[in-house]
Amino acid sequence: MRITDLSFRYGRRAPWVLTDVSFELPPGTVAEVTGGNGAGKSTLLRLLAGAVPPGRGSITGRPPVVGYAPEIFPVEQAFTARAYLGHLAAVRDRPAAAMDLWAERLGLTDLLDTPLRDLSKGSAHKVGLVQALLAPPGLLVLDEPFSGLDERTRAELPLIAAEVAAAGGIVVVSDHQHGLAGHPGLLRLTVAAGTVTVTTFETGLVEARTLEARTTEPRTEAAAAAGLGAGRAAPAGEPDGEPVPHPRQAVVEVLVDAADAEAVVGKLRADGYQARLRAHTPSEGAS
Ligand SMILES: Nc1ncnc2c1ncn2[C@@H]1O[C@H](COP(=O)(O)OP(=O)(O)OP(=O)(O)O)[C@@H](O)[C@H]1O
Repeated sequence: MRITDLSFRYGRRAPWVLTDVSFELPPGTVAEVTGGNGAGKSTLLRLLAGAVPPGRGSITGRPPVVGYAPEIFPVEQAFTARAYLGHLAAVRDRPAAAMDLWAERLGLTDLLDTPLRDLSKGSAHKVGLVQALLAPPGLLVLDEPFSGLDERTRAELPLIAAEVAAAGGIVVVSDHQHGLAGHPGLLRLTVAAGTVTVTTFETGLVEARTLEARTTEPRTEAAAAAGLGAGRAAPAGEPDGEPVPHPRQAVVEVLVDAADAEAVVGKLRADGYQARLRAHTPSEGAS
């Protein structure tokens, strides 16, 4: 996807928010958009998602399926979450099961029958995320998705971003909290004074070396398809205890803060993965 000489303002007499911005987002990119309040992050995201047309310049190569979750989900609608998401699933030619799977993954299942206007801010935000993910997106644009989310759901977002990217999609997330900071190869788009500066991070805290077991479908489906579901017998270990993966399994190495290690292992196990803590030397982190 290519952004060329893009300029935008909200009215003919309004000040320019972006001026002559050019950059590329190759397939598989995960990008975080940062910048001060009012810098133009949400505006850039609306433009990338196609929610507003460019004033000048062009955006080409946008993938056909775009999932976009604006910063504020409009709750003033006379539907339950289930009716709203079910309708969108039908419009996008997706089965209702897609809604159920994403609702489960984002911790929304128990609230699906709640009217939208009665949802808390964080839960309404989750409805916005589920609708963006209903159809596997070639471009996923999330405006401040970490804001107001509970810890469990926050932990899912970097995984979802990595899965969309591993399937060849582009992920663009505005985020004051650097929630995707660990993603290897992360692009940072810094918006300031009408320009966008692009920085690439070659490695991050989380090194996902093998992601072929992932798809853009929720983990439960992906894990089942890859034979990684809960209850699958662990392969026999070698004498030193190193697990031997089944041919349809893959090993994903995840490097995390030491303080989070046990919690991450516990979470992976709770999700049905075989996970273990292993000794780590600092030099490994640079690989
Ligand atoms: N719908 C709109 N109509 C007119 N001006 C707007 C509109 N939306 C945003 N703006 C203006 O465009 C500029 C950029 O706003 P934008 O919301 O993109 O910034 P932001 O970086 O996302 O800010 P924040 O971090 O506070 O969410 C601001 O000056 C804002 O007042």
